[in-house]
Amino acid sequence: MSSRTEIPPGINQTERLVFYASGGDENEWFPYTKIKYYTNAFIVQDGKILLGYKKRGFGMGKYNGFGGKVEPGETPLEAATRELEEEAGVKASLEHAGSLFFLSEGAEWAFQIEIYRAESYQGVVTESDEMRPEWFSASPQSDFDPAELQVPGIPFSKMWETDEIWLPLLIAGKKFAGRADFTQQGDTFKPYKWWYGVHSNE
Ligand SMILES: COc1nc(N)nc2c1ncn2[C@H]1C[C@H](O)[C@@H](COP(=O)(O)OP(=O)(O)OP(=O)(O)O)O1
Repeated sequence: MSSRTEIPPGINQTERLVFYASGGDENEWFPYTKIKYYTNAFIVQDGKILLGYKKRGFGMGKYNGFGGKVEPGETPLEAATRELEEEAGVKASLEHAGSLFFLSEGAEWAFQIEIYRAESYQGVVTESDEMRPEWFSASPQSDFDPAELQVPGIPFSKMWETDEIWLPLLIAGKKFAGRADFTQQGDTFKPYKWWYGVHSNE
């Protein structure tokens, strides 16, 4: 049995990671044989964060950053920049914010997702076929004054459950890495086991 603080398989350890959070089942991580590469990008500006409501496909009905598959010949940064423009209509100079590894029980493929952030953008935020962009308060809920920002708090109940752990790190500009394994019943995913670390120079 692996310890709660031990870095799980699948996490790239090129930079030193310090344990941040873990939880779920005591049993082993799920096995996988192949990895698919994805991206996810967030705009954090003036105390607000831009999320998209997914209108179709994987994760439909949830709020998330803007992203998708890394296409052949693209770097993750190129893919993230392209997906942000396709899905939210804006260009941004993205910075790497973290790496996440997700797996569902019984799935052959694991998802490696490179996460990006930017504090400014060019263009007009525009709804696409895939995503409906909306601004939310990026302040911790305890400091949150909706009247001041005139936007709601982050809709964690309508997001992937483990986003609540790492999104505050992204907002704070702290680089992170993590893994979360899920069980799946039909279209419903439940976190089975998770681990998150922050880069030691943060
Ligand atoms: C816990 O699992 C996940 N959490 C979060 N926050 N985001 C996740 C999780 N698993 C997948 N994602 C992200 C990664 C991508 O940004 C999207 C999925 O990409 P999609 O299937 O929409 O990829 P596209 O290339 O856009 O697909 P199309 O072929 O439909 O254009 O979800």
